[in-house]
Amino acid sequence: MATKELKQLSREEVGKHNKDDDLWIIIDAKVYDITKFKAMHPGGLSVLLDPEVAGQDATDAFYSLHRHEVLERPPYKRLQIGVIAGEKSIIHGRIAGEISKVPYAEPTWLTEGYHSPYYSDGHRKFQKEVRKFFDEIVYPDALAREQDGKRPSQSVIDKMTCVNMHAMRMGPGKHLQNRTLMNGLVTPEEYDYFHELIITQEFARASMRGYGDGLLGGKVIGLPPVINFGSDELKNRVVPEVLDGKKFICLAISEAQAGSDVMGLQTTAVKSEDGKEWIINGSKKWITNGTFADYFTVGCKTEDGFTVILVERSEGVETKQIKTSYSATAGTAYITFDNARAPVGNTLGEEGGGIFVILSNFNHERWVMCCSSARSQRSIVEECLKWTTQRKVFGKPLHSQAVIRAKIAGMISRAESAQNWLENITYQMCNMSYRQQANKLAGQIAFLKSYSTACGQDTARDAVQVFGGRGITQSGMGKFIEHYHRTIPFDALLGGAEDVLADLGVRQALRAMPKDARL
Ligand code: HEM
Repeated sequence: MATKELKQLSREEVGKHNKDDDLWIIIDAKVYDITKFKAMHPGGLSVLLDPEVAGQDATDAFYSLHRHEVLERPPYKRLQIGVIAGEKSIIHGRIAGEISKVPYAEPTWLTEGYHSPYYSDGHRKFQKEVRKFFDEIVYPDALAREQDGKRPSQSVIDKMTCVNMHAMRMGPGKHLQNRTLMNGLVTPEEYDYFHELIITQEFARASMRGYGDGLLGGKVIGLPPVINFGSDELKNRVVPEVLDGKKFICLAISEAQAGSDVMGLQTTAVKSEDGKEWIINGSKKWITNGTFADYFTVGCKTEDGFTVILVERSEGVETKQIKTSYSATAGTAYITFDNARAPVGNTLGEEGGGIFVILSNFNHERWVMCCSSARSQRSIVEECLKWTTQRKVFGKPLHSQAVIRAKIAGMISRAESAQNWLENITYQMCNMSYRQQANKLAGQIAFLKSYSTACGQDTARDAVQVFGGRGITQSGMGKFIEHYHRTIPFDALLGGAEDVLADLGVRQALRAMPKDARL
C-alpha cells in the first residue's frame, strides 16, 4: 500500500483549523486532522475543543494523558496529515533491541560510560541479539496472549527452538552439547550463567508476568529432575522433545493440603502387582503450564517415603484451569490423578529419595527468579521516571514534588542493590561446581530471592502511589504498573515464600558458625 504524502505545514496554518467542523492539532511536530475522530475520542469531545488544544500544539497535553503507543495504532496513525515544516519529531516508540537512555532503566553494564568486571564482549553481543529477538518475536505475543488468555503461540515457541532458547534457559551443561546457540554467537562450552542471566532478564523485560510463566516456565523447573535423575532411556526420549518445544512439561509438587512441607504430600504411588508400573492417586494444585503439559514431574508418597515420578498425560490424568490473579496464558492447573499409570522406569532418582531430587534444583530455580525480579523492578523505575517527567501537576512535572522523588530514590536503590548482589552470586556460580553451589550458595540465593521480591513489593506499592488511579487501571498510562502490582505476589511466593527463604538463609549461616567463635 502506498504511504500517504504528508503535507508540510506552518503552525499558523494549523491554527486556522480550530473549530468543531475543522479540527487539527500538533503532537511532536506531526499534524493530525481529528475532525471526524473527535466524536469517537475515548476521552470525550470537549477536551479537544479546548482553545489551548484546538489548532494548537497539544504535545504536553497529549503525553500527560496517553502512552505514545496510542499514536502507533493503525486507526490513529492514519489521522496524521502533515508535519510542521522545518521541525523534527523527537518522540518514538519501542525500537527492537534498543538500549534505553533513561537513567537506571538499564543495569550499569549496559549503560554508556560504566564498567563491569563480569561481562565480556561476547556477553554484550549476545545481549544485543537476545534483546532484539525478545522485542521482535516474544513481546507482541506476550501482549496479545495476556489479553486473550490463550497459551503462548506455537510459532513463538518454534522460533525459540531455532536458536535453542529453550535449551539455553536450562543453564550451562551437557544438554547444550551439539546445539547451535543463538545462531552460533556462543559455543556450548563458552555458555555460562551470565548468558543465562541475560536471557532471563531480557525475557522479564519483554514479557508480562503470566505470559512469562506460560512460555515454558514449567520446563525450567520440571525438566531438571529428568535431566539429572532420569534413566538414559527416559532422558533420550523426553529431553530432546521438550528442549525442541514439541512437548511440554511441568513440576507437580504442591497440593491443596501441603506446599513447603513436601513430606506432608498426600498423592500416593503404589506398584502394580507385576511391579512394572506405578499407580498414582491424588491431586496437585497451582501447577504452572499444567493445562497444556504432556509430562508431569510428580512428587508422590511411596512405601519408602517421598519419590518423584515422571507421569505422561494418559488415562486417569485430568487438568483444569485455576483462575489466579495473572492471566490464563500461564496454564495454572489443578491436576487429578485417578489410578494414573507410569512405568517404574519413569522414577526420577532413588525410590524414597525424592526430597533430594527436588532440593537439588531449588537454587537454580530461585536464582532464575532473582534475575527476573531485579529486571522487572527496573522496568517499573523506567515507567515511573517517564511518567513523573511527562505528567504535569500545578504546571510542573510530577517529579517537582519532593515526596515523589523520595519514592523514586527508594525504587532505584532497591533495583540497583538487587542487581549488584545478583551479579556477585552469578559470578560465584560461574566459579563453583554444582555441589559447591549447593553448599555455599543456598543461603545467599534464598536471601537474595527474599530480598528482591520484598523490594519488588515495596516498589509496586510506591509506583501505584506515583501513578494514582492509573496504577490500578488495566489500560492506558499505568497499565504496566497495574500489572506489576497485581502480579508481584507470584514472585514473592513461587519458589519459596519470602519469610521461609529468609529463615533458610539464617539457618544456613548458623550451621556454618565456627565452634570456637566467641565474643
Ligand atoms: C490524535 C490525537 C488523539 C488520540 C488518537 C487520542 C486517543 C485516545 C485514546 C485511545 C484514549 C483512551 C486511553 C488510552 O488508550 O490511552 C484517550 C483518552 C483520553 N484523551 Fe485522547 N487522544 C488524542 C488527543 C487528545 C488530546 C489532544 C487531549 C487533550 C487534553 C486528549 C484527552 C484525553 C483524555 C482526557 C482521555 C481520558 C484519559 C484517562 O482516562 O486517563 N486526547 N485518547
